[in-house]
Amino acid sequence: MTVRRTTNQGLSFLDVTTPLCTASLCLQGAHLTSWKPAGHEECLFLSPNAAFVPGKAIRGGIPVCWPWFGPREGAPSHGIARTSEWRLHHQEMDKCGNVLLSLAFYPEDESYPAAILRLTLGRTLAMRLETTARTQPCKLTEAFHNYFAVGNLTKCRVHGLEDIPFREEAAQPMKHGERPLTPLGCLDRVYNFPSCSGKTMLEDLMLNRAITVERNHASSVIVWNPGQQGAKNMADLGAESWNKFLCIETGNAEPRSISLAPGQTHTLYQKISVRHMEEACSPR
Ligand SMILES: O=P(O)(O)OC[C@H]1O[C@@H](O)[C@H](O)[C@@H](O)[C@@H]1O
Repeated sequence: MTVRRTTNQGLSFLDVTTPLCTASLCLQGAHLTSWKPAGHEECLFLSPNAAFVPGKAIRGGIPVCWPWFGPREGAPSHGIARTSEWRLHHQEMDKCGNVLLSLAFYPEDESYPAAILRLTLGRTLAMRLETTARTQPCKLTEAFHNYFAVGNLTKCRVHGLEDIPFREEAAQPMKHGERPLTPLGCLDRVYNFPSCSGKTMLEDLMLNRAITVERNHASSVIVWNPGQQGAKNMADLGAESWNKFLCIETGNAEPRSISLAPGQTHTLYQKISVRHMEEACSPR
């Protein structure tokens, strides 16, 4: 069911193999680097230039951005969780054959909140991130930073973002197809939804598949690709990879931060499913 392996550089992984899926998870960051449901190609993009070294975030898969999303002066981008070791505290197989994993991260500095991540790995992938404030109140921003593998970025459409206001973070925003969003290159958009639950669907005309992301307790969807020049400037990515992925992230980003009093818990949730295009139907 799960096999533990440690790389020469000292990172520990759990490899999952069941009739329903294969998957790999790095204990640094509780970072899923692969999920391939039976009958489908790999769903997650992993950069061929990703660094697998302790203390460095892995480029690709599903990094957990926590307890903040985005840059912060004098502190790591996207929080401390993705470069910290998590503890596997439970694993089992449910009666449907899904592997259930739960991992915990209690930062030594107790002014930070604590996190528990529960994953259900099967034909679908569900992730539940529970944050509990400890000694201090907490202003939480967070995201499941999903890197989805695509045939070609420019042959993809994203449904479920129509009419939703967004903030463009890209320095030089370019024109994309809209309604549905058809990215043509660099984009970095933070969509602010009026409600905290919903669905987004990534239609991939080249791979002939649709990936649906359902979310709950999440008011932000972040859509990111650095474009060719941006990818070239990132040592762990590279120009040739720019159109091989699209990040569609589930979270709560500014201005949708979550305020927690000590002892209070917030749960971020997403469920990812994939279908061959003929079976897919629009989320709306
Ligand atoms: O290089 P990092 O820290 O993994 O971040 C990658 C990207 O992550 C996205 O979520 C952000 O919206 C982008 O602004 C950022 O560039």
